Amino acid sequence: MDIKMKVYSDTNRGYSPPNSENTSLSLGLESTYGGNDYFEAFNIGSDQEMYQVSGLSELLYEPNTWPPTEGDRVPEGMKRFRVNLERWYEKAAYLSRILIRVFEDALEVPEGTLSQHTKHSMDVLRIINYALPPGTPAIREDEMGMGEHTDYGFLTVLWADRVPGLQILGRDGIWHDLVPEEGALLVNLADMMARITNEQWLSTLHRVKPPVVDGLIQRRRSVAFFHDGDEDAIISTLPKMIDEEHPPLYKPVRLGDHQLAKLRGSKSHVINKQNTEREAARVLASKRT
Ligand SMILES: O=C(O)CCC(=O)C(=O)O
Ligand SMILES: [Fe+2]
Repeated sequence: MDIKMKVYSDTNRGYSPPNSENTSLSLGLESTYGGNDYFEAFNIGSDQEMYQVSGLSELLYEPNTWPPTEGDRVPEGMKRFRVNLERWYEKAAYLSRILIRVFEDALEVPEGTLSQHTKHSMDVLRIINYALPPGTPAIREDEMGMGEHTDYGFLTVLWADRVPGLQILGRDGIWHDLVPEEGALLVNLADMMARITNEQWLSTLHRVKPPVVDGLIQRRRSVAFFHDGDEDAIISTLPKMIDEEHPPLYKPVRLGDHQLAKLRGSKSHVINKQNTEREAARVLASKRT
């Protein structure tokens, strides 16, 4: 915990201790049990230096902080921490850009329609540990590893331990358990894909329940790469997704504003009511516990 707290941050970089965030507030929803999420996480992300674009905000393109990786008291496994994370970041960023191209093809829109908004993308790599010690008896049914939410930008590439816990809300209104196939990554569609397609593609509503086997909490870890797009991009619905039968469901949004409103919810616990009602209504129509 010593090393972790050296890189503690209440912003979107560095270490977040257990019970410090409340993810469902980013979607305008109080948690059902009144507490915060019990995960802990460490984030790195794109900074101003990476893109050399002027005018990017310090808050959304914040420099990374790293724990010490040398010295007697540094555990052996930590020595390659930075190298490993930077390598993962690079590969996931590459994959995200391929997926954006795949999305353009699937939507039958010209190349660049989406990628024009991801030139200096606010990208974040987050390693997450669901921190209740393995073997803890599961007492409260509504305790939450990570509260109900959608991811904020274009897409998320997710690796996770093959342990239950992650749940996805289907169009049927039911929360479905999801465990990745051996060696597979999961891809979440995030808010901008719902906006761009006028909900022909929904953003993935998801949450993490305590992974419980035989009444005892199991260890679960995940690694999420968020490809969130350019701070200064204005995202609107594609004209071809709008007609008389499909009136526009969302107004254009500036990505940086959307991102900050979401982060104020999850990180600063200011409930976010900014354009969250459509997804929040889907959660409220489901059985939340
Ligand atoms: O731990 C997981 O599987 C999900 C993580 C997640 O949804 C997030 O960090 O946004
Ligand atoms: Fe998520």
